[in-house]
Parts: sequence; structure tokens; C-alpha cells
Amino acid sequence: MESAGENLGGLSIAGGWISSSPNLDKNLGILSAEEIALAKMLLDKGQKHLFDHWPEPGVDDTRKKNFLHQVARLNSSYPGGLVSYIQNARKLLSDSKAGKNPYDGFTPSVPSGEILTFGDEKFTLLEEAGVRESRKAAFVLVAGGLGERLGYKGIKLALPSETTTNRCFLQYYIESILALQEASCRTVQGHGEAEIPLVIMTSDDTHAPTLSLLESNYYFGMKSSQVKLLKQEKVACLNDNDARLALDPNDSYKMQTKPHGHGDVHTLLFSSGLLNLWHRADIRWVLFFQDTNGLLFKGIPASLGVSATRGYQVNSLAVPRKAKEAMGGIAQLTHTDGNTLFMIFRYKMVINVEYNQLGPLLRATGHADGDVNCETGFSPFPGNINQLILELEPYIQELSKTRGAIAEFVNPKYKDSSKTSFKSSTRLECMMQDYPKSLPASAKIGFTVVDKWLAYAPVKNNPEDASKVPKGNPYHSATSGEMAVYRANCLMLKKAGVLVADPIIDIFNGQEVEVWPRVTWSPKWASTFTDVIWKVGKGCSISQRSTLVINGQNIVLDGLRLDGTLVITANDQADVKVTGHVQNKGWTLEHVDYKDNSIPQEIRIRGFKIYKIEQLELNYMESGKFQFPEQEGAE
Ligand SMILES: O=c1ccn([C@@H]2O[C@H](COP(=O)(O)OP(=O)(O)O[C@H]3O[C@H](CO)[C@H](O)[C@H](O)[C@H]3O)[C@@H](O)[C@H]2O)c(=O)[nH]1
Repeated sequence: MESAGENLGGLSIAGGWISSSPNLDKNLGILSAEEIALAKMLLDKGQKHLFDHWPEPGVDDTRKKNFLHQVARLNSSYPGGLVSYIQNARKLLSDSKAGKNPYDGFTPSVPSGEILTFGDEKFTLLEEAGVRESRKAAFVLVAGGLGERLGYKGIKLALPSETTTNRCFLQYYIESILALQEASCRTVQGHGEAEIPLVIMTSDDTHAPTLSLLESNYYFGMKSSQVKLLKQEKVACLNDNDARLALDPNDSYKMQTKPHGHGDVHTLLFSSGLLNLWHRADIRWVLFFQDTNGLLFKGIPASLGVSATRGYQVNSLAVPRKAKEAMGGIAQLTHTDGNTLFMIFRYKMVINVEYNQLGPLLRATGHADGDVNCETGFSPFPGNINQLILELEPYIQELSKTRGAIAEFVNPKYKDSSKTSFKSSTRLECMMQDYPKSLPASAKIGFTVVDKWLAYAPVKNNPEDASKVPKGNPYHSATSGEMAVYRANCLMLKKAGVLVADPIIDIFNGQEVEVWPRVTWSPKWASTFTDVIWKVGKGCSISQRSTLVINGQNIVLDGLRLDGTLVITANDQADVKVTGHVQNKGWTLEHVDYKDNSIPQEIRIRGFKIYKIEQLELNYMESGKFQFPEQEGAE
């Protein structure tokens, strides 16, 4: 057996580095040169405790080697490796202990951006511009989160965005991207068939079920080569202020790990090499989005239009924010640094400030009332919905400097005010919206505000927590998420001239919501408001108890008076015009309780299930022109 002072696989151990860890020393003979190098790195960084319990060689050797394999993975998945991770952790933990505010010296102000009004001329023009640009876009969906607050046993992407059609979030997203792809290619003659790439960031918690959802549904119509899954790794947990790494309480040959946050997406995109590939394929925009927002794509064309016309390097999609609402505010932060005798440096950035930091920051900078509404009835700071549009070229340039590393933070829960020990291990975290933090002050960063009813209805909270949300605040539950889809579709139809009955108020799982007629359409029917206007003629009406399902591209409603349920399905070669009076018993909503385990979880978390009594189904699977009801005398 070799021992300290010898040469192992080219690694000189004569320097005595091993002397601090006799148990590791005894085991050097069972380790490869790479494993020894990793162990040395850990000892150098004050992590000797990780080996203190190692028994003699011959006992648990495979587990010891597996431990170092895990160390190798953690080392390679973090920019700069574990050495950087430990250094960054020490700095952030020491700042946290000292109570240092990351925004010290910064003054917030309202940045400049585009505030859109749904359906006006500017909105329509921007939507057109956005659709044109779409074929130069790549979409990135961050879906590595477990969704602990929602408490759903499956992945959130598999949840129905609404239960009238049971279209799940992933299907809605993919169909929306394909609809944009088709619409965009139609706007440019002779540019061939663009394929919009989709990247999904997964984690150990979500990877296998996401892949299986895609495969069992034939990628929802997208080519499998168009979709790429990038799995994020967790990061090592930290036991104390010296950033001593934590071992898994259930397995002393395993490092304890926790999620690093959605900011990992930048590192993964950088290391995957995809960005350069996209650049060579003439892609100009990268659109980031989250796992459960059934309205998201209604706001995308116009905001992409804003990026293109304003030349924004970073564009955050936002909605009007009520003061103190639990969503970050987009703010311009200006730092005045008077540390030099000769000049005053000003540094500014436009960034999301999380809601728990915005109030204190405002109060510390002369706004005695903190986070309050202005004369519009809303906070002057737009609410971040974490949908980012980045211009690819400057994004690549920036990531080449940072290797995709994003500003991190740490949030230890201290045992007491001495801040010397933690209640449980902590870890560094990062958020994708913090990307602009490293950009120079000259970077063109803006935001696009769209109506909340149009673009934001996430599903994050379980029924119990949602029912406790103070009245008037958003529930962000499966109930409110589904109702928001019907509401948005109805409001769009109304704006296009359809007489849509007013909603009724009902209570599901303790949440009071507006129930609009259940209107849904496949994304290919309408990607923009102009599409809706084109496909809706005069004299249409929809009663409150109605359900309308439109599945197909070329379906026009003209003088349709609906009182019941109508499901229209048509292939792309069928031109269908639907008119007349349709009346039947329709579909009703039945109350169910979220605690009723006899009902599937994806249904009971809504507090209702759809009871299908009677409907009219129209199917057009051949090419040609069709009208319902068929005209008398027509062949
Ligand atoms: O390690 C992680 C953690 C999360 N996610 C994904 O990131 C998205 C966002 O996660 P959460 O829904 O848990 O996000 P939060 O509610 O904590 O907050 C985020 O979304 C809000 C709006 O929905 C605000 O914009 C806020 O500023 C932003 O951080 C989800 O798609 C989730 O799957 C990952 O991919 N990996």
C-alpha cells in the first residue's frame, strides 16, 4: 500500500496535504488519480470532515468511490467547480451573517418600458411584428421545480391547463410554438420551413416523467429533434458559515444536495453549445418561460414585437402589480459610489427586485411609505412574471465572459441571533431573472407590460393555501388558473364583437372565482388577436352555461348563437363556417372537494369536475369548404 510521501498517478503527495486526514490517507491505495485529485481539492478547501468517518480500506470501498463520483459531478456542473462554489458560499454566508443588504447604496426608480393596451392599433402592429420574428426565436422552458407549494404528485407540465379539453401545459406550450412557427413562416415567402427549437430544463425530480410525457404523446406534434432536454444538477448543501459541505443524514457516503434554482438555465445553455448552434441558424431571440401559465402565449407575440422594434437586449414580460403583491417588481437601481476623491461613479441596472426586498429598499431610500400603489391604483413598478426575451447575440457575448454563472444568494435559517449555526443545511441559489445583473449600464434593458387577465395565471398553490389568500389577491391555484383561461378567451371574443354572457361568481375549494362560459381553442386557431377578429363574424353570442371547443385552423364563427356545448374539430384542409342556433343541455360544473381521494388529484385540486350531459360535435376531416348548418340545396 502507498502512503503519504509517495507519488500516486502523477499526483505528488509529498507536500503533506494528506496529513490532516489520516482516514483518507489510509484509503489512497483504493482511489484513482482523479479521485485523489478531487479529495485533495476538498481537503485544501477545508472539507476534511467529509472523510473523518472513512473506515480501513476493504470496508465500504465501492461507497467511498461512489462518493467521489458524486463529487466529480458536482464539480463539473458548477462554473469554476467546487472550489468556486465553496469560495462563493463563504463570501455570501459572511455577508448574510453581517446583515449586508445586496441593494445597499442603490436607489430604485421606475425604468422605461412599453405598456400595452390589449387590442389597440399599437398592440395589433406589435403582434404582427412578433409573429414575423417568431421563426427566429428559440424557446426555453424551465421545468426543474418540484412544485412543493402545489403538492401535485406528478410533474406540473402534465397538469391540464383546463379540463374542458384536458390539454396539459406542455401540450399547450408546444402547440402554441408550432402555431407561431406556421404563422411566422407564412409571413415570409420563400424562406422555407423554419423550425423553432424548444429546450426544456429538467432536474432529477422531473426529467424522466417529462421525457415520458413527450414520448407517449409523440411530442405533441413537434419533431422530436426540435426538442432538447437539459437536466440541471443540484448543488451541495452547506452546514455552517465556513461553507463546510453537508453529508446526507441518511447516507454518510453521499453529499447532501438541494436545487440551485432556475438560474441554472443560463449555465446549461452555455455549456450545451446550443447557443452557438442557434446563432449559426440565424436565430435572434431566446424566450424563457415557466411551467404553469395557461395564458402565457397570448402575451408573447406582442412582447416579442416590442423586443424587435425597440431593440431590447433584455425584455421582461410584466403585468400591473398591486403594492405588496407576492411578485417581484422590475426596477432601475442606480448606485452612487463616492469612494473616490476625483469622481463619482454611477452604476445602474434594470432588474427584478423580489417583493420582500422592494418595500425595505424603498423605505431606505426616502419613500417612507415603502411599497405602495400610485395614482393608477397599482405599484409604479411592473410585476415580473418571469418571461424573459433575450437577444441571442449579446447573450452569447455575455455568457462567454461569465460561462453562464448567475449572481447567487444564500438564505440560511439561523438557530439564533448569534448567526453562528443553521437550523438545517442551506445552499447557494440563483434565479434566471438575475441575468441582467452582470450586464453593463449601457445594455438596452426594458419591459413589456400586458394586462394580467391576458397573460398571467400560474398554478402554484395547493387548494388549502389558496383558500387562505386574502380576498382580492390572486389564488394562483389550479382553480384560478383554469378559470383565467376561460375568462381570457371570452374577453378576447367580446373585444372581437361576440356577445358573451357575463360571468357568475362561484366558490370552489374555498376560492371565490368568476365563472365565464368555457371557451377554449387550439393555438393554431388563433395566435394573435387579429386571428380572432378574422375568424369571428357578426352576430355571434354565447350564453353563460355554454362550452365552446374549437379544434382546427380554418374555422369561422359567423352568426353562431350558442346555448349549450359545441365541439368543432377540423383538419387543416377543411374550411368551416359555423352559423345558426345551437342549443342543448351542455356540460355543467360539479363541485368536488380537494380532500375527496376517490377523485383524481388533477381534478379535485380544482374543486370542480365537468359533467358532460349533451353536446353537438362537428367533425370535418376531409378537405373542402363546409358550412354548418348545411345550406338547403347544397350538394
Ligand atoms: O431549481 C429550480 C427551481 C425552479 N425551476 C422552475 O422555475 C420556474 C419558477 O419556479 P417557481 O414557480 O417556484 O417560482 P417562484 O414562484 O418562486 O418565482 C418566480 O416566478 C414568479 C412569477 O411566477 C416571479 O416572477 C418570481 O420573481 C420568480 O422567481 C418553474 O417553472 C420551475 O419549474 C427550475 O427549473 N429549477
